[in-house]
This record gives sequence, structure tokens and C-alpha cells, in this order.
Amino acid sequence: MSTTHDLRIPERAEVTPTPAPLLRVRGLSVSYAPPRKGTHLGTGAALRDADLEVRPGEIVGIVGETGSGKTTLARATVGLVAPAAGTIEFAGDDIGGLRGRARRAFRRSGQVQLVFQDPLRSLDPDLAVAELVREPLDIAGTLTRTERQQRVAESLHLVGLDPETVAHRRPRELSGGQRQRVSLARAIATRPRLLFCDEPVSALDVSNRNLVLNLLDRLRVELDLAVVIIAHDLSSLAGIADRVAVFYRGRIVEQGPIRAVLEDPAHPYTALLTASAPSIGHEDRLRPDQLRPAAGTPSWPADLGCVFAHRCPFAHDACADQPVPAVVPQAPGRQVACHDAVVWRERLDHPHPQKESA
Ligand SMILES: Nc1ncnc2c1ncn2[C@@H]1O[C@H](COP(=O)(O)OP(=O)(O)OP(=O)(O)O)[C@@H](O)[C@H]1O
Repeated sequence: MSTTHDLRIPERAEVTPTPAPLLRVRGLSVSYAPPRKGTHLGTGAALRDADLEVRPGEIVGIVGETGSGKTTLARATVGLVAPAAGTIEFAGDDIGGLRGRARRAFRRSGQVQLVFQDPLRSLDPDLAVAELVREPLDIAGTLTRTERQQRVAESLHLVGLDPETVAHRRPRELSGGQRQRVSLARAIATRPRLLFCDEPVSALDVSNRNLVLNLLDRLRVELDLAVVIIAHDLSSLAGIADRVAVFYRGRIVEQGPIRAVLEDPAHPYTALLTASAPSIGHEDRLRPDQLRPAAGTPSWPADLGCVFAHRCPFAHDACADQPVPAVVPQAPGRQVACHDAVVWRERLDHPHPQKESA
């Protein structure tokens, strides 16, 4: 039996004004392969029914395990893959619906840039740093030759590299941290308003990680950038992101202000992530073993109901076969997709009757 819980909280009397979103993604689904005959749109999609907003000057973290659809959201936003459903608005314009020449023109404008995961693979090994950073400006075609040269030098300075030292080097002649900075310089050369960084620090050692994360924080202020950081682990986002969206199997299962999400996760998967990362969360956080299904728990199909049901210790029949509400407002700025959002915690104190008698 399914139980429904009204998690809506009353409107607050005073609402702090927030700037209009720069990016507004609604019901976005992306499929790399056409849907199989007789199946609904979402089946097999890399991203399903995603809602996300990013405001100017904000850093939003997106976190989830490999293959959960994080990069797909970024690729759809920069126009590298067309949505199967849903809308993508950038600065009030519908960019998800752009096709052909219009889509290429938007990409060339460089207003939204994506820093790829692996600079060694994404940077052309035959080009020198100055050419790599200048290339997006050549493609945009809006600046003179002199302006482009100035912009290349400015962009390298902004990421902490000395143009004189690195301009003529090839990517293989740089350290991992320097290559990451060149990727960033290339991405900011067009002065984008929104930057997606795919795993910007996963290949770096701890000291370089902090340097690059601090650099992103500084760039967002100096260039009034909105930044989306894609990460595998919550801990690399904890000190830098304003908000976080948690992905699981192509769905956003929870999002909200990062501190609130880390300290009081409303989705069992987020709780499992925080429980598994001792450096974040708080003293009362749950233990991983409390958030894993007991032996003998049925293996739920993933496509019909909740994508996390097969790993969720609190799953019941409705989780297996009833669509999860896309968003359940639960607190200001927070959204969670779970049949039993928040109330699953009560089961920790009052175990399910079937389990007591087992
Ligand atoms: N070009 C592609 N063609 C076909 N399938 C793809 C393609 N790119 C990604 N996928 C599939 O789409 C799903 C989501 O992939 P995506 O790269 O968005 O995940 P991710 O969360 O970014 O993973 P990772 O952390 O490993 O980068 C995965 O099942 C992946 O195999």
C-alpha cells in the first residue's frame, strides 16, 4: 500500500528576492538511442525528466555515480546533444529547441562553455597553449586579431598562468594542474555567462584540487560567472558549491542548498552518500549499514517506479511500480523525488512490522 505525505510547507511571509535563473531546465530527457518500440520515452534514457535552475554568480554542484547522467545534462545545455523532451532556457531564451544553424550559432557564441573531464584528451596535442585558448575566439569571430591576443593573455592571467612562460608549450609539456588551468582559460576566453566543469579536480592531487576549486570560486566573482561543477563525490563540493543536485540512474533524486542537503538529506540515496563520506555531514549522520537493504529484500525493477528502489531499505510496493513525483517541495529551495521523502527516517526508529516479526 502506498501512503502519501503532504510535505508542503507554508509560504514564508518574507521572501528574499533572488535573481531570475540564468539557466532553467524543465522536464529534460535525453536519449542517445531511439526509444524501443512499445516503451515509454524515459525507458533507457541517459537523463529523465530533470529540473534544474542555476542563477547568475552561483556555484551548483551535481553529484552522482558514474553513468548517472551528469555529463549528459551538460552536453544537452551546451548543444552537443538534442533533448528528447523538456525545455532548456538560457537567459530567458529557449535554447533546447535550437536546431541546425541556430544551434551552431549559439554554440559558437561561447555563452555557455563546458570544461571536459580529461584535459590531456580534450586539448589538441598539436596546438600550443596560445592557439588552444584563442580557438574559441576564432570560432566566435567577434573580436579583432589584436583583441583576441589580448584576451588570450588576460584569460591565462586569470587562471594563474604566465602567458610568456606557457603560450608556446604543447599540452604534454605541462603539468596536470597547468593543463587543467589551460582548459579553464580556453573555456573563459569567450567570457561565458555559464560554465560547466566536468570533474575538474578528480585527476589532481589534493593541493592542486584546492587551488583549482578556489580558482573557480574566484572566477565566478571576477567574471560574474555561474558555474556548474560535476563531481563523483560530495566532499569535493562541500566547501565550494552553493547548491547541489544529486543524480542517480538518470534522475535528479534530490537538490537544495548544499549545507541543508548534507546535514539533513531527504532522500535515502543522498543519506547513503553522506554516510559514506566521513569528512562531511555531522555527528548525527546515519551509518551506511542503516541505509542498505537487508538480505532477502526483493529486487525491484528500475524503470517503472523509483530508480533507487532496488537499493533502498525503505522501498515498498509503490516505490517499485508507481512513478515518483518529479518534485516534492519539502523546504525552501529543496526538492526531493521519493515516495517517502523524509518520513523514511521514522522507520529507522520504528522498524517495519514485517521486519520486527521476521
Ligand atoms: N555518446 C553516447 N552514446 C551512447 N550512450 C552514451 C553516450 N554518452 C553517455 N552515454 C550513456 O548515457 C548514460 C549517462 O552517461 P553520462 O556520461 O551522462 O554519465 P555521468 O554521470 O556523467 O558519468 P561519469 O561520471 O562516468 O562521467 C550512461 O549510461 C552512458 O553509458
